Amino acid sequence: MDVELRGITKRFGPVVANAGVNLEIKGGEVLGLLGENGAGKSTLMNVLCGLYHQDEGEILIDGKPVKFDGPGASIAAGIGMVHQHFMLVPVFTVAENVVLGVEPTGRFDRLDLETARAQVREINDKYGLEVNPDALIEDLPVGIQQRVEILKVLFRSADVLILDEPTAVLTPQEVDDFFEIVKSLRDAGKAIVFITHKLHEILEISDRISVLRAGRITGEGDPRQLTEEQLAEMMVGRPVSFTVDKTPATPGQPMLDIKDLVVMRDNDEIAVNHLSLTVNSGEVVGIAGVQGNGQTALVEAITGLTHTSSGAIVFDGDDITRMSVRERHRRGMAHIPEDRHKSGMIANFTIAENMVLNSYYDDEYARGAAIDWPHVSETAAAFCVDFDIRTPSVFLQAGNLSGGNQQKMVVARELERETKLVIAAQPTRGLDVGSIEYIHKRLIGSRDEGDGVLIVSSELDEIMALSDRIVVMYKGRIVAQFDNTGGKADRNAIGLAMAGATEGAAA
Ligand SMILES: Nc1ncnc2c1ncn2[C@@H]1O[C@H](COP(=O)(O)OP(=O)(O)OP(=O)(O)O)[C@@H](O)[C@H]1O
Repeated sequence: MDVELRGITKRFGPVVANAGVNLEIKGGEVLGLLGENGAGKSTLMNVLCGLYHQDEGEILIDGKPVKFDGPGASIAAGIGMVHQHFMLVPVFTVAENVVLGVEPTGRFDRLDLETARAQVREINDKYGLEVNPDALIEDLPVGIQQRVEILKVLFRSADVLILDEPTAVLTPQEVDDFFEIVKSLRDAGKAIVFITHKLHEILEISDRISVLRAGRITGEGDPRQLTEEQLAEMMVGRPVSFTVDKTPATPGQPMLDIKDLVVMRDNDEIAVNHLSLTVNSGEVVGIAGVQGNGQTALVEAITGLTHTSSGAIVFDGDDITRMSVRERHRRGMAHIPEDRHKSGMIANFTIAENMVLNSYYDDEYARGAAIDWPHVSETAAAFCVDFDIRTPSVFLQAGNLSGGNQQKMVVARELERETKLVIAAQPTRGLDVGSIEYIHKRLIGSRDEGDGVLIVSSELDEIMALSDRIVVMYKGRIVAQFDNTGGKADRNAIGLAMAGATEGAAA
């Protein structure tokens, strides 16, 4: 099936998210769709999925104009979207999730489920998905849950699959497996739209690339003839540096001192297992590790979002183990959370309100018992300029910013104040290469001003580029430690430690 978008324009008030976009999507091909944060990628795909209606332009399927009055019509026409945030019911099985929304009665019929299980097996075999139809979603790793999302759209007979930043939450091994699935879908004649900010991925998987900038298609190309540098320049309109400029660290006194920390998960499993770690002022420590090895619980314990079972957390000489989130923040701890929707922002507050979410009680923003709004909005506007947050006004709801611009808003709020310690979890997830370059500079800037910086990232490249010292976390413990002065840490050895090869020889 071929789809053509012709002259698509979509406005949100004063914002022109798509300005006369022409795009061809062809069966048997992977189209890589690139664009800086706020370029209009998600909006364009939402128009194609029937979630938004375009102000101008038309959609043609196999040469015939179609009109979608909602997502149902787009699905019926064979277009399926695999969302970045999964929409699965955790306590249901794979088969139940797959039929959900399709079965007319709203209840599961035994017959429906039997058919679904059989069809899941059939789709599994055809595309190498290998998902057990009877498994409960909550028991499945993220990579498999994503396959269930793919199963859902294939079950609804999609011929066009839109994959919106599908690799953002996957481990490198899961990405390899995922690419095999994408290739088998393409080889079976499906049309794939692949959206990502990872340039090496787009070069590897796409047959054709289109670049969106400020709502317009500004470039098209053949991945076999393009480099990452060229793609980056096509996207942001200037050359982008992929390396981080930094001088060797000059570490000072301990800023964060974690002693024999134990954190339990809700299910009584141990998440952080007698872990000790020091981050000094003036240095960046990176935690490498496959996601799910206790990094999230560790960050939540440091920032006060979860309880600790035993051990101590010392921040700038004071024991903060039992202190509130707010008190830690007040003392100069910045936190860039891995899940901004859970603990970083309030979507239906304005951008200005979000910018002072944790500091509204500070003297700087208070006028007696009231908040000094003119000052808050001026400050927020300045943050938007510094971090290149694309919005016509700081009084818009933060949830209407593009995903990448929401992330920049959270990073700006955390870094644009007096800090002593920065805890950054997946700080550049969903950001374009230009924004990553800037945020890396700012994190190194915090270090050079004497902050201790702790980075947790599933991107080993990011850990290698930023850290002066790297520790590897595996099954809740630190299993290896590397000096990375001048980027000299042994990448292979880190990879092995991440896979648990050094378990038993904990550092
Ligand atoms: N519901 C909405 N209301 C108002 N403005 C919106 C809405 N959705 C998107 N926008 C605006 O449209 C523009 C394009 O946003 P879009 O989410 O399509 O960008 P994107 O290319 O997907 O970005 P990212 O890479 O950050 O996800 C942005 O300026 C955004 O703020």
